[in-house]
Amino acid sequence: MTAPVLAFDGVRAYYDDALILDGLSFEVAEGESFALLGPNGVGKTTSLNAMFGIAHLRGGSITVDGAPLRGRRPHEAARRGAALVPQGRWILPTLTVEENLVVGTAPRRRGPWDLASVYRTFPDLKERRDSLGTQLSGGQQQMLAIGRALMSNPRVLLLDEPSEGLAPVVIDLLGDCLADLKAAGTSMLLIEQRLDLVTRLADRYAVLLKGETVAEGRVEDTSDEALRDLVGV
Ligand SMILES: Nc1ncnc2c1ncn2[C@@H]1O[C@H](COP(=O)(O)OP(=O)(O)OP(=O)(O)O)[C@@H](O)[C@H]1O
Repeated sequence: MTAPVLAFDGVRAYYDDALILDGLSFEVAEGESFALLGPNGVGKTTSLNAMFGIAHLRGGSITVDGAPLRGRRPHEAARRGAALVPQGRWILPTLTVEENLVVGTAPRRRGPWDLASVYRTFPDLKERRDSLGTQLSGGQQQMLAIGRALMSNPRVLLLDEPSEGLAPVVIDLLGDCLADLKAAGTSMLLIEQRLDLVTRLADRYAVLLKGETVAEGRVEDTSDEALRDLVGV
C-alpha cells in the first residue's frame, strides 16, 4: 500500500501556550479528496498552520508523502509537496498574474504543471496575465491562488475555504474547476463551510470540534441532513 499523501497522527498544536489541536488524526490517500469540517474557530486553519510553522507542532506527527514534517519552516511542507490555497487567497498585490503564478514554483518540484498547463486550465488567467493580481475579480483571484499552488506540482492541494466571499454562480464555476482537478487525480484537503461543495467534491470527511475529530465518514454514506447535523449548521 502506498503512503497517504497527508497524514495527521495525534497532532497537538499551539499558538504560544494556547492548545488548539489536541490529538488531531486523519489521512488523505493519493487521489482522494478529504474534507475537514466543523464550526468556526475549532482549529481547521490551525491544522494547516501547524504544517507551515505558523502554529507550533508540539506533539504527534504530520507526514507529507510519507516524510515527517518538523513543522518549523514554511518551505519544508511545500518542498515535500503540500501546496496551500490560503483562506483570503493572499494574492501578492504588487505582482502581475503571471508573477503571482511564478511565485508558486519556489518549491522547485518537477511535474506536469507550468505556466502553459495552468493557462490551459484557466484561460482567464492567460488573458489577464499582465494585470496586477488584485485587479482580477474574486473568482479569478481564487483561480489564481489555485493556479499558483499547482505551479509547485504538489502531491496534495490544501484548500482553505475556497468559496468564501464568492457569488453562488462563481462558486459553481469553482466547483467545476475543482471537480476537473479531482477527476485528473489531484489529492485534496478541503476546508469548506458550503456543504454542497463538500458533497460534490469530497470522498471522505472528518468533523473537528475542540481540536480533535468527533466524526468521520464517507460522503456517499452520509445524508446531507446528517452532515448538516454533524457540522452544526
Ligand atoms: N495566529 C493566531 N494566534 C493566536 N490564536 C489564533 C491564531 N489563529 C487562530 N487562533 C485561534 O485559534 C483557534 C482556532 O482558529 P482556526 O482559525 O484554526 O479555526 P477554524 O476552525 O479554521 O475557524 P474559521 O472557520 O473561523 O477559520 C481560535 O480560537 C482562534 O481565535
